[in-house]
Amino acid sequence: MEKEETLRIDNYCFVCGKENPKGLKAKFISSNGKAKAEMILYKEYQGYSGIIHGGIIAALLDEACAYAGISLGYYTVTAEIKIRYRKTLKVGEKIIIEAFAEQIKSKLIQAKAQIKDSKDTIIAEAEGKLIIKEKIEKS
Ligand SMILES: CCCCCCCCCC(=O)SCCNC(=O)CCNC(=O)[C@H](O)C(C)(C)COP(=O)(O)OP(=O)(O)OC[C@H]1O[C@@H](n2cnc3c(N)ncnc32)[C@H](O)[C@@H]1OP(=O)(O)O
Repeated sequence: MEKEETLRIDNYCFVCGKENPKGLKAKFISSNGKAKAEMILYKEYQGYSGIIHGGIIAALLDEACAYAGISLGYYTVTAEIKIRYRKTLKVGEKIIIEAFAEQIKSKLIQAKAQIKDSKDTIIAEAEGKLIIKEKIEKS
């Protein structure tokens, strides 16, 4: 039988990698199935003039779900993600990204994530299905 590839962390994640010069460098804190980050996105990440690209928003929501899963002790891959874009996100606006995850079955984690602005208005929200690839070994 083919051996499953393990997931490697090398700080080059497009969303959170500290070493990736082209990445978003989001800083998530996470514990007990919850993850949170705050950041501002600038013009480099826009689609239409002055409006952040939806793909970037999707990447942030996906990452938040993954960090919520990590806080449960697992590295996962995203099998599905459904995103609802409620308001446009303006360039230069402060946002808060939050996610909550729970283990549903042996390999399945379901997560929900939201991006809000500083007035607590929901900009976008997501529901993700994450498949557990490996347990995180405590060092
Ligand atoms: C510190 C650094 C942090 C970095 C965080 C980075 C986060 C990045 C997040 C990502 O972007 S991950 C990359 C994007 N995602 C992928 O590349 C995933 C590609 N797809 C796959 O690898 C496979 O399709 C997948 C592992 C998702 C599913 O493969 P299989 O369909 O072969 O599933 P498998 O046979 O392994 O089954 C595992 C279990 O999951 C279940 N499952 C699979 N897909 C499902 C689904 N969509 N919904 C519900 N359950 C699902 C499946 O039924 C089964 O349940 P049981 O164990 O109970 O039988």
